[in-house]
Amino acid sequence: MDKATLRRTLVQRRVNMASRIEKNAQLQQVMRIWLVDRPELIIGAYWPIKGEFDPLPALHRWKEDGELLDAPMMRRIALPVVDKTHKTLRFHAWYPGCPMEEDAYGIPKPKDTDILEPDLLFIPCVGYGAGGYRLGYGGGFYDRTLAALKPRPFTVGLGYTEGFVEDFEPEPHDIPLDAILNDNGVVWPV
Ligand SMILES: Nc1nc2c(c(=O)[nH]1)N(C=O)[C@@H](CNc1ccc(C(=O)N[C@@H](CCC(=O)O)C(=O)O)cc1)CN2
Ligand SMILES: Nc1ncnc2c1ncn2[C@@H]1O[C@H](COP(=O)(O)OP(=O)(O)OP(=O)(O)O)[C@@H](O)[C@H]1O
Repeated sequence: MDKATLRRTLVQRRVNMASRIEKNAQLQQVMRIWLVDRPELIIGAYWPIKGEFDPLPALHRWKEDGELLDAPMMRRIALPVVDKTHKTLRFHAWYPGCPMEEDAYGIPKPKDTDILEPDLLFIPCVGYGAGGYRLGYGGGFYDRTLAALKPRPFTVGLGYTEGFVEDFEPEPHDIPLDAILNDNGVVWPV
């Protein structure tokens, strides 16, 4: 199957997936547990499209939990904004109810909020395979952004069980993710 066909098949499978409510509840739980001992303070995520898992409820709770710690931490959430010239992503602060406007591909972006440098990124996966490799929509935005970011943030792919591709073959520019979580738990590193 070529890459374009694989993308279409995986998105269609995700949109039509059964038991979405249960899978969302499971993956939210997996995220919350995974985040408990993470030291990072600024997490970049995404506004879900095309049946992607919504990471924002779990992240908002992570942010609130930070204020309740013995040594309270100021945690922040950021969303990607497309830089059309460089075809990279920049991250802008987001909070629930934050004013939004339309970005490229019709995806909402935070309106006029601070630019942040996330130290951890949750990255949506159309598909993923062994070794932490990820398939996106084909824009190469994350690959290009990560290739330019120094220091590189810790990268965590999010997907459903349905997104696993048995025989996924990475390309030379693909940078493997540091971890992948799905509705079954931590699936990378194994
Ligand atoms: N929720 C979410 N936000 C994100 C991403 C993502 O993967 N998911 N991105 C990750 O990079 C960036 C945006 N990249 C995207 C690239 C292509 C398409 C897309 O829908 N492409 C069409 C075909 C291209 C077109 O319309 O010109 C498609 O796949 O049908 C969407 C987002 C930043 N924000
Ligand atoms: N580091 C990079 N520098 C320049 N171009 C890159 C880089 N990484 C990827 N690209 C280009 O981006 C295009 C899309 O890459 P790829 O098919 O891996 O996208 P994707 O990871 O599925 O999409 P996305 O990251 O947007 O979700 C490729 O044609 C590739 O040449």
